[in-house]
Amino acid sequence: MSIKTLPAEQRNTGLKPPRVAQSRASRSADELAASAPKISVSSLNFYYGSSQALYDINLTVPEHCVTAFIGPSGCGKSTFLRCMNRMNDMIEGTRLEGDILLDSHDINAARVDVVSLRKRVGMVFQKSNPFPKSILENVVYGPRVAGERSKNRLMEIAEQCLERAALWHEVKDRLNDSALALSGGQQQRLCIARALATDPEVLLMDEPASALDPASTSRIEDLIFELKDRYTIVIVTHNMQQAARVSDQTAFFFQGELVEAGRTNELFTNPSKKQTEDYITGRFG
Ligand SMILES: Nc1ncnc2c1ncn2[C@@H]1O[C@H](COP(=O)(O)OP(=O)(O)OP(=O)(O)O)[C@@H](O)[C@H]1O
Repeated sequence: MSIKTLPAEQRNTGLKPPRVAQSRASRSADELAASAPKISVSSLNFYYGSSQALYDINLTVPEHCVTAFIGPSGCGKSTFLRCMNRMNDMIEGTRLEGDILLDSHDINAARVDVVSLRKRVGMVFQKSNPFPKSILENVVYGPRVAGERSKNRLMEIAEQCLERAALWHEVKDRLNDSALALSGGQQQRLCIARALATDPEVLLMDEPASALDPASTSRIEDLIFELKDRYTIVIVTHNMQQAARVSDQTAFFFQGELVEAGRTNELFTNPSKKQTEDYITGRFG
């Protein structure tokens, strides 16, 4: 039997997985197992025209946990993330098979109002994208569009969401300044505050810190950790150390397939599939 055909736990490849610096308490195995399934995906196939991007994906996203998607470029992480609030509906020629349940309800059912779905399942993108408006107007944009007119209520929402996004103390004296005058890290936290203002249950984050310097990245990671008590978070990241630091569950994708998902600490220290081990030990990707 060659070393390649041995089960992962019996292989001694000489390569070490990255050190998993889970500095703060991630959810324990028992907590993870006891968490209610917030999103359940089964037999999901996804196509851009005739090109299939996702193959038979099955995954449960536990409530009030952070789930990280890792894998090499082009493996389908962002596509899958966008399936969770139907952002792919905006791309012409896409097609989906299978089920995505949010709290046991099919998000792709004909009766589902996509605007309401995206309020419940908010999104933060790789590149911060504040509107060319004031800081305040950025945060209260969602509630305003939804019909909230009370200035007091809008101020209350702004303060609460900026607090939760760990930005309030930096901007409270200049709420009417342009959002575009903020630093990159502050703009990203503003976009998180804006996403929180619609009172979502799930927050999807597509490489939220990849354009930021180490200090701003660290603030976003702290924030993700704090937010999980209130929200269910799914994050796409290229950075395995980041996945290890912030997530409770990690899912590894390769060429459109979900190779393996499990508790982060276990996936990084004792992956059950060779492809996962090769990826986390830096053999490819
Ligand atoms: N709008 C699109 N139209 C057609 N094909 C697309 C589109 N977006 C993504 N794809 C294809 O789907 C596959 C998965 O892409 P996706 O962006 O989901 O991967 P990813 O793992 O998020 O990559 P990265 O880490 O580089 O962001 C790739 O082959 C990509 O070329």
